[in-house]
Amino acid sequence: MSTFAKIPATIVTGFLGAGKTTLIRHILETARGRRLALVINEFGDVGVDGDILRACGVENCPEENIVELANGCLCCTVADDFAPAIEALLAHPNRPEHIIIETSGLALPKPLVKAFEWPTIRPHLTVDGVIAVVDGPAVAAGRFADDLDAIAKERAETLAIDHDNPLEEVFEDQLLCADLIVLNKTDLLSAEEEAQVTEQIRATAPRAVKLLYASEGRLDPAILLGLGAAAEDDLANRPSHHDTEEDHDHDDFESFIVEIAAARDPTELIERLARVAEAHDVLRMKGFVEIAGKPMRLLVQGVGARFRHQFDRPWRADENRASRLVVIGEKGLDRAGVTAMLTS
Ligand SMILES: Nc1nc2c(ncn2[C@@H]2O[C@H](COP(=O)(O)OP(=O)(O)OP(=O)(O)O)[C@@H](O)[C@H]2O)c(=O)[nH]1
Repeated sequence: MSTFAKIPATIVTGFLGAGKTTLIRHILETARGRRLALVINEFGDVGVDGDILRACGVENCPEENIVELANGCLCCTVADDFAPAIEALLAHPNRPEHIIIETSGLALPKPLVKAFEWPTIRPHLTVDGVIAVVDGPAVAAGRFADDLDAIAKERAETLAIDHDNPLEEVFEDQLLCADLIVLNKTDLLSAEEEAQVTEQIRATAPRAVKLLYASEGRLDPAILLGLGAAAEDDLANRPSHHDTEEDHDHDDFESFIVEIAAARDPTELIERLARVAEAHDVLRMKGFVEIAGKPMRLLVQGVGARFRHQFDRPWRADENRASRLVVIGEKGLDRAGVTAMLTS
């Protein structure tokens, strides 16, 4: 079968909280007329991203076309999770015209591109493009590079870079695999910071990959979809730290779920969560919380200590109003300490 007969799939990668779900939501809301399907992979399962995207209620991406795979890492579970999910989407009477795959923020995307060589997938699907969403303020704050000069020097000497900081490794892998890079959250960057982040991206992604700037992932789907990269045929140009690792189990990071009591007030809750994130260097915290006396559930999202919240929908009558937060951090995160602060 020729590439043209294949269904294009766009892989959206990017570090925890960079804005992948926000960008995909924008595509859903603006790519009218194109039948879409979504495959979402989360690290630390509370199904927040799936819920946000389902809540869009977009006609050309009905609920049955939104598949959540909660098994940590898509690329490691191709046979068990990813391939069957894709096969099920392909078996729909109304096949999707384009599939969007959101990787977990900790995924190294190349192994997922490799999954497109899987015998039940390859004849039907092609990787239209890998889009790497970059969290502008996080890069500007130096989250992904402890020592830029040392990295540049090491890169000049050898292709394989040994990072002390696992965040750098994930960030670098995502850029090295990209066909398009979106520098997101420009609303939070000064002109100088934007220039500095651009320089760091350019230094990290040596291929001539197009870089776009965005706020809230607001880019025209006509630019994001239809890149025609056939990335699965171009794996050699996408070096990955995964290439040199026997195993790949994200053991540099950990996540857990904390159930908290209903909160009295959103502002007080968010201040408390931000204090916890700050005190324990939490990378990402998100979930739905009950606010006493309110019929709506509160969606809370933290990237580092920066939080956003909104009432997203009423609790359903048959729903357990548990307030559950997924907490993600680097290995060694003080679970007991975080839990104690969240539940006290
Ligand atoms: N200020 C600002 N906030 C943004 C922007 N894009 C996304 N956010 C917020 O950043 C947080 C994370 O955004 P998501 O779209 O959930 O990020 P993600 O990459 O899907 O996160 P994970 O799936 O957890 O890795 C949310 O609170 C968003 O509202 C932006 O351009 N500017």
